Order: sequence, then C-alpha cells, then structure tokens
Amino acid sequence: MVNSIQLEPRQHCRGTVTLPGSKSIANRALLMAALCQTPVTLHNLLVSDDTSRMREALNALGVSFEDDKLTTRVHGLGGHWNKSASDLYLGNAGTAMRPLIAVLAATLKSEHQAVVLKGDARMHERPVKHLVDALQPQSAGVNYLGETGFPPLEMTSGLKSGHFEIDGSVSSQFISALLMALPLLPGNSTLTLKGNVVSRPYIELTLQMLADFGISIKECSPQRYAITGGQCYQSPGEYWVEGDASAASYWMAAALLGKGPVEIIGVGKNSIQGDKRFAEVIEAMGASVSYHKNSITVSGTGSVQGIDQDFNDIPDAAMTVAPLALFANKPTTIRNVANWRVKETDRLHAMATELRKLGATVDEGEDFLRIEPLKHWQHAAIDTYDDHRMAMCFSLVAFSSVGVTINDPGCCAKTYPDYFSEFSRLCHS
Ligand SMILES: O=C(O)C1=C[C@@H](OP(=O)(O)O)[C@@H](O)[C@H](O)C1
Ligand SMILES: C=C(OP(=O)(O)O)C(=O)O
Repeated sequence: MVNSIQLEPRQHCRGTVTLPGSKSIANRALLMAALCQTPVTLHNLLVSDDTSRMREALNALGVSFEDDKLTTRVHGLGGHWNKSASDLYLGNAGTAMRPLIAVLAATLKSEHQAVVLKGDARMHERPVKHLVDALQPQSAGVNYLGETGFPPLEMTSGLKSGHFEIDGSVSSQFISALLMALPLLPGNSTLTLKGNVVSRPYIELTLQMLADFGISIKECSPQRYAITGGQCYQSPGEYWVEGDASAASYWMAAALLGKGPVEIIGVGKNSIQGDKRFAEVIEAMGASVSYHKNSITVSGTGSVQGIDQDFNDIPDAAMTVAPLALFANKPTTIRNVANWRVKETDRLHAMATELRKLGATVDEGEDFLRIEPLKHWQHAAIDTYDDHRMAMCFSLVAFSSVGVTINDPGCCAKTYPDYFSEFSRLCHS
C-alpha cells in the first residue's frame, strides 16, 4: 500500500483520456438491472469500491453477475430476493446505502429475514434521517441500530403506498431512492418534496434512467410526483454507462492549467449527468471548450479567472474549483455547498484546512469557501481524509512551482482507481 505520492511540478497536460464509467449511473444501473426480471447487459460499468459494495449487496440478495472483458450481465430477480440475506456492508457508498434503504423497504416480504444495512465508520456518521422520516409514517420496517438518524439500520417488510413527504435539503439521494422504490409498491403514491432541494440534476438523472428501465413517473410540478404502483422494471437488454462527468472535472482543470488540449472521452454534449456543466465553469475560468458527441476537448492558456458562483447543482465537480482558485487572478467564492459537510468527510473544513497548508488564505463559511489566489506556494503533504475527491483535487497543485505530496492516494479507488497513473501519463514538466 502506497501511503503517499509525491508529484513533481508539472507545466503541461495534453492527450486523450477515457473516463471510467460514472459511479452515479453504474450504481443506479446495477440496482435497476437487479430489479428487472430478465437479464441486462451493462457496458462500461465502473469497477471501483462503490460499485463493488453495490454488487456484493445485490449478490447477497440473490442477484448473479456474469463478467466478460467489456460487459457485465446482471440476472435480476424482479425484487424477489433471497429470503435468508442478512447483513449488507455498503462501505461509504451513498449511492448504495440510500437507494437500498427505500428499495428494501418496498420489496422485503414478511417471510424474509431482517436485513441489516451497514457501512464503514464514516457511513455511520452520514445522515439518513430525512429518508427514514419519509418511510416510517407509511409503516416501513426500518429501525436504527445505532444512533438515531444514521446507519446501521434494520430493514423488514411493511411499507405501504400513499402520500410521502421528503425533506430534500440535505441529500437528493433520498429523493432518488424513493423514486426508484415507490413504483414497486402495489398501490399508487405521491411524493412531495420539502425544503430547498439540493443536487437537483441527480434527480433528473434518476428519472431519465427510470424511463430507460420502463418505469414511468409523472412530474406534476418540480416539488411533486405522482407514482403509479405495481410497475415492473423492464430490461432494456443492453445498457451503456456514460463516462464519469465528475471525474472529467479533474482533466478539464488540468487542461486549463497545463494548456491542453485534452480530449476527455466518455461524456459529450448530450450527457445525462449534471456535472457535465463543469465544462461551463471551466470556460468561465478561462478555458476553451469544444463539445462532441461522446467527448469534450479543453485547452487553456495557463491563466485562470477567479469566479463567484452558486454550486448547489454540482457539489462534486464544485470541489475542483477550489485548487484552481489558488492559480486565479482574483478571489473565488464557491457558494451554497452546505451538504459538503456530510459527504465522505466534512469537505468544507477539509478543503479549507489543506488549502491553508499550501499558504492560502481561505474563509470557511457555513455553506461557502472564499479562496484568495496564492502568490507564495509552500510545499505540503496533503491529507485526504479517505475522500477520493480531496486526493484528485489536490493533484492539481502539481501545476504550481513546488509540486505536492498527496497522502493516501489509494482512497481514489472509491470511484477512480487509475486516477494517479493517468495523471502521470498526461501531465508533464
Ligand atoms: O445521486 C447521486 O448519484 C449522487 C448525488 C449527490 O449527493 P447529494 O444528493 O447527497 O448531494 C452526489 O454528491 C453524489 O456523489 C452522487
Ligand atoms: C458524495 C459522494 O459520494 P456518495 O455517492 O457516497 O454520496 C462523492 O462521490 O463525491
């Protein structure tokens, strides 16, 4: 195990990079395929910690997988799970934990043994209260085994269709979870969203993928959905997982700093992922961007414009703005990202702390970061807090005159196991 990686100063980034499959699409596709009654062949499936946790959980529920070099064939069970499945370990994969809470609440039957959903230490600090609060009034069998509001949880049968209300101000994953689960209940339901809903594009992604798997949901207004019960997930036969648009943000940023051009393959102009909007952010920061059917090409001049923007829609890609801000011509403010605090780590605090190690002046607000450009860089060993995005973001500091050391770079395996080898291939002195 490599405990740290030292990145010498780089000036250039150019070439072609093929993105790994999207984590968000991969884990939705695995679950939706598992809910089908006939097989689904997934193409470009991401192989990473998060998708492995989802696969292992589905496997314990009775779903089988056949892998060949380029595809994974999922043999779904239409929600008729193995009756003796018990403990499911989901690591720190929010895209496994949250959907499985709702889907198991909707599909477990009285003859099933109780299923425990648990994760790593950080997962047990990440909130699920809004989701559980939405399920419990409808008789869901969901009980906290540790602290109230957090996993681990014990799941049993009981959920009834009807009127659901969900607070969407902490995580859109709760809403996506209900949208995936409620069509499986025998009766019709409505879902009303409360609060200022965060990370909206991930809800759109869920609706798009549900349509791809034959599930129809009526959007009565942006705050209300009507969901017909008794629906069955329909296999699309073959399903293609797009490249990861959040991961694309690191290459767009490296192309801006290292002049490019970098052709980023796997996400194009018609991508269904909200994080493709990072291409507009990188343009606002000074890059030239061209969109193609299945790729985006970015180049820069090496100079970076400071920006001040609301990033509520794209919280993951937004992290990439923080290291770029150090290279900018004026201060940058990343606004409306309060839920950074409940992700892999408290990302507002972690980001501010590590940027300051480089010598930066950073104002950490409750829901924003304001970052001053950096004139005098200090070499630092950056702690990554078991957060893949901290490790990938800080690799960009290699474009400074002092380079950077990244501690525990292996945490990238959550979504992008090859990130640092790709970084060395594309980025040069
Ligand atoms: O639905 C999804 O695939 C995701 C939704 C977002 O979470 P929140 O809705 O909690 O912001 C995002 O940060 C996460 O990486 C993936
Ligand atoms: C927040 C993230 O992950 P999760 O899916 O575990 O919420 C992320 O990948 O940035």
